[in-house]
This record gives sequence, structure tokens and C-alpha cells, in this order.
Amino acid sequence: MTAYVAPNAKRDSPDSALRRFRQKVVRNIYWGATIGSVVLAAVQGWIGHHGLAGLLGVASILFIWAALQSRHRLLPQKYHAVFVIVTCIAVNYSIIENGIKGLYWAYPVMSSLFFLFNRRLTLIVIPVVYGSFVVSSYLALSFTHSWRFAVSLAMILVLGGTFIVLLQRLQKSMTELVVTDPLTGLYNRNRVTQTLIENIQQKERYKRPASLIMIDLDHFKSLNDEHGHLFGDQMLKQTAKRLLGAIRATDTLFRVGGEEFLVVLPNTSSQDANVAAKKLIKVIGSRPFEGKGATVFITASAGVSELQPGQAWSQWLSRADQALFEAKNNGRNNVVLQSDTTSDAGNPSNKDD
Ligand SMILES: Nc1nc2c(ncn2[C@@H]2O[C@H](COP(=O)(O)OP(=O)(O)OP(=O)(O)O)[C@@H](O)[C@H]2O)c(=O)[nH]1
Repeated sequence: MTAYVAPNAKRDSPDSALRRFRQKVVRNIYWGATIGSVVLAAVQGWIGHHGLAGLLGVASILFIWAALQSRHRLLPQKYHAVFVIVTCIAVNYSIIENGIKGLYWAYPVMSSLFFLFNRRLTLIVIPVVYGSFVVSSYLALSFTHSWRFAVSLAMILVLGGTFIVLLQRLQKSMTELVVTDPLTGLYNRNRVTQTLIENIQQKERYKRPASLIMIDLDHFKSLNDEHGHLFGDQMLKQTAKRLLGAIRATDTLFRVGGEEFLVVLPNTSSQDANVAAKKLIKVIGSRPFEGKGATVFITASAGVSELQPGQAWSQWLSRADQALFEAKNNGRNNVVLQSDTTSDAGNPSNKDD
């Protein structure tokens, strides 16, 4: 049995890593926009375009605010809408005022749009902004310049869009890899925190119970020692299959350690989870496992805990771990239901087998 050392929730969830990545990209876009708009405001003021200089000055203050805010959180999309409106007006104004020189600013503005919005909004915002730039260039420049601008900007959009779609696919498959156990194909420990937090939120909002079952195969070390590690791997795969076949579609099964599995049961009281745990223990222990060269019987122990009001995910998990520890101490091949009155284990490391 592995002791559950509560991982750092910040590092633990791939979703939060992705969020931090987006937050950093957005922050850098705003710092880049700040530098660009401050320099341009100075230049426009110098050459006497005071209207544009003033607009850029106001924009730089907004961008600094957004960049500072993005240090702590991912700004809501409505703030980015302000960025789009301000930069769009500034670029269109610049094209009309400065002619061909104004076109240069269209490229960085268009490129940044890929990172600020969700897919649906991006598909709306980009054509609108692109259309406005093309119309301005058509009004301010000769056709020979404006069609070249329209085509080159469209090429940037196609290349940028392709890059973003591929990056999202890569992100998705990397996330899958990070949260998947390669041996059994089950979710691994990296996905546990997110699922527990979701269940806690469900309980707080809808007052629905939720329970955990922590399962650990008994004497797995001896099995490995006797039949070899590859045989042990086969047993783990078969165990995962049996457990998956015995849980509800709404339950989630994780492999959280070497021979340790966790089931998260939404909408399930401790009594019902206790019944489910007994069934799972039976599903493992009642039939022999057939591996290469040997047929063996394997038993398992389980600890059950129901989520208590105000409980943190790590405490909830620790209680299931504690119950499992008791099941092991009771002689294995049994289920222990963590009673609500037992004090929370503040330090999970004392429950290592
Ligand atoms: N085959 C295989 N074995 C693993 C894997 N991960 C961990 N193990 C083994 O699982 C065994 C766990 O041993 P222990 O923690 O002592 O637990 P146990 O022998 O099951 O004893 P109890 O849990 O107290 O019943 C160790 O021998 C590990 O090497 C794996 O991916 N494949």
C-alpha cells in the first residue's frame, strides 16, 4: 500500500498547467501590446498625430492593467474584447491616417487574437477584425496594395490557425498521456485531484453524497517475487478490467499506485459505497486469475470514506487511505468503512504499509 502524499494541487492537475500556460501567453501579449503602444504613442505625438497618440496612450494604460491582472488570474474574455476594440480602432485609424505604414500593425494584432478567446469567439472575432482591416486598406490605399495586404494577412491567418489547431491537438494528447496509466489505461493519480474537487463542488451545490473506495491488492510483492514482474503486470491489467466491469458508468476508476486502485462514486452514501466495495473485493477474490504459466488467486482490501461537509479533497482521500490501512491490519481481504467520528489523518505518511 502506498501512502497518499497529497500532491501540490497546482502542479498536480494538467488542466491547471494549461490554464497557467494560457495565462502566461495572455500576459506576454499585453506586455508586448504595452511596449508597442507606448513607442507608437510617442512617435505619433512626435509627428503631430495627436489623436492617435492619445488613443495609444489610453490603450497602453489599459494594457498595463491587463498585464498586471494576468499575473494572478486568467482574465475573462470580456476584457480581451476591450483589447480587440481598442487595437482594431487604432490599426484602422493608422491605416487611414498613415496609409501603407499603418498596415504593419495589423499583423501582430491579428496574431494575438488566436490566444485570447475560446474557439467559438475566435471564429467570430477574427473575420470581423480581418474584414475591418481589409476595408480600411481598400479605402486608404490603391487596389494594388490593398489586395496584396488582404492576401498576405489571410495567409497569416491560415498559418496561425493551423498552428493553433495542431497545438490544441498536441495539448490534448499530452494531457491524456499525463493522466493515463500506460499499463492499465485507467486514469492515474494526476487526475485524482480534479475529480475529487468536482465531486466536492457537486456536494456543496446539490447536497449530494459522494464516496471513495481505496483498493489495494494483498501480498502483491510475493506474487511478483514468485511469478515475476511481467506476470504481476498481467494481474494488474486483469484487475483493472474486472473492476471496470463491476463499477457504475458514473463511477471513475483510477490506478493511484503500484497495486492500488481508487474508485470515486458520485451520488453514493458510505453505506452504498460499502456494499460496492464488498462487491469489488469479491470480483477480485472470487475467481482465479490466469496469467502466462500460472493461475493464481488474488485478494484485495478496501477502505471506504464518504465526503463530509467542509472536507478538503486531501482529507477525504486520507480517510479512505486510513480505512484501507485498518482493513490491512484486520487481516486483509476485507472492507473497512471509515467512521465519520474518526479524526482526520493530518499526516497521511503514517499510514504507509
Ligand atoms: N508487476 C508490477 N508490480 C508492481 C507495480 N507497481 C508496484 N508493484 C509491486 O507491488 C508490490 C507492492 O508491495 P507492498 O507495498 O509491500 O504490498 P503487498 O505485497 O501487496 O502487501 P500488502 O499490501 O500489505 O498486502 C511491490 O513488490 C511492487 O514492486 C507494477 O506496475 N507492476
